[in-house]
Amino acid sequence: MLKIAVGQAGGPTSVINASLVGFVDGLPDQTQIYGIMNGYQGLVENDLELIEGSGLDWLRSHKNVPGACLGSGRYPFTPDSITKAVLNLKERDIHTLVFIGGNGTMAALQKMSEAAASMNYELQTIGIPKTVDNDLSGTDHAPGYASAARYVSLSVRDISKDLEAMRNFEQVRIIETMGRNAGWLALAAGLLKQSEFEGPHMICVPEVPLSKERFLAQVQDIVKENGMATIVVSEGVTFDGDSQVQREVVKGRAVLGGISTEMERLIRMNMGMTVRSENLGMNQRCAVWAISDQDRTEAYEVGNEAALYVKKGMSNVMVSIQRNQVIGYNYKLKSVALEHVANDGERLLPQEYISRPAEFYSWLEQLIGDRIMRYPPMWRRRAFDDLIQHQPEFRRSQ
Ligand SMILES: Nc1ncnc2c1ncn2[C@@H]1O[C@H](COP(=O)(O)OP(=O)(O)O)[C@@H](O)[C@H]1O
Ligand SMILES: O=P(O)(O)OC[C@H]1O[C@](O)(COP(=O)(O)O)[C@@H](O)[C@@H]1O
Repeated sequence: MLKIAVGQAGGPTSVINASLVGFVDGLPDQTQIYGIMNGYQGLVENDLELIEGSGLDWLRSHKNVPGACLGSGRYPFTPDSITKAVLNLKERDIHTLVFIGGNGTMAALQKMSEAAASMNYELQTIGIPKTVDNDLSGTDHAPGYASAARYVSLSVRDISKDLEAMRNFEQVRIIETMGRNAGWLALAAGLLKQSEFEGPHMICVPEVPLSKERFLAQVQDIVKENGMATIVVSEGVTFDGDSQVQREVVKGRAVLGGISTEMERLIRMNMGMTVRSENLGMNQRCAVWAISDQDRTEAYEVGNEAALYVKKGMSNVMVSIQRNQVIGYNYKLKSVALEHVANDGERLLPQEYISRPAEFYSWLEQLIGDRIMRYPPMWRRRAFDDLIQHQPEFRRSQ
């Protein structure tokens, strides 16, 4: 009988459970499914649960629920603990290991594969992609990103609208997004912007170096032009090559956060404007109301595809989403070698998206899901006329 162990690792996304359900749905009926509790920690501590009968109903009921229903988390996965993890699988005679995760998870899976080979233990390893940061190599995008991007773009649009109303009281708002070392999420903040006048007026991503002088000068210009500035900053941004601003280090991992507060302080000290910073926070990766239906569909599909790989006996691979370059949105699922994904490391924003954001937004809008109603522009005769002239669909959406 086929026995498999499946786990979830790293920060959750709002659709990671859909991938788990897609995977389980694709397995042959008689498969014994062991759920690994709390990511790689469960594998090391032999905390695996046989999920069968009503347990399967329980698991399937999480298809539309955020978080990671098996437990996820972060855990120092050292060479000794990797050996222990292989031995635990051996004890249960489990020869198939599947993890849903991002680049750290895939690196760990690759190490499991190498350790098993060196111990002469036959182990099939398959990765299912997930990350809100979209920094996973080997795939056009990873499930979880589009929903987080939807949340970011909707939230920033609303905060900008609020600032439009309050600009005789405060002038600058700084909004911090997740993303670690990559700017994919921060750049998504501009997706729904319809005119130059609207926010976000400036988006700072880690891929582009930033000096304090340049930052202050740009803020000054934006406020002069618009009477307000909505600034979006990715948590990984630094000034002048400083180290990243972090809250703390937990289990050897830096928890980033606070660059927006530093920017707020800088503006207050140097410009005498009213400024406030806000962090978009955990809702970016778990707000169920912001899930992109396209994202959830793809999350389920990549899980289902992984089950197909199990049946085909494929190993050391991750499911990848490959976009076809045709009009409209078209993609197929393919396998990529885990080794390549692990070796390629973090996937940062490509230069062409940084210099031509419009290209990035046409890439992103295919993923963002259900139609988003456009807002009317602020009362500015010229801005309204421009909008009607350049975006006739605005009139149709009313
Ligand atoms: N280089 C690595 N070597 C071994 N294990 C790793 C490595 N990177 C990550 N892991 C394991 O994978 C887990 C998930 O990785 P993490 O970076 O937190 O999330 P993600 O998979 O989303 O990138 C970690 O908590 C750790 O247990
Ligand atoms: O504040 P924390 O604990 O670092 O969690 C937020 C981070 O987790 C993430 O969701 C990614 O986590 P992983 O790298 O573990 O997948 C990032 O978007 C964000 O940087």
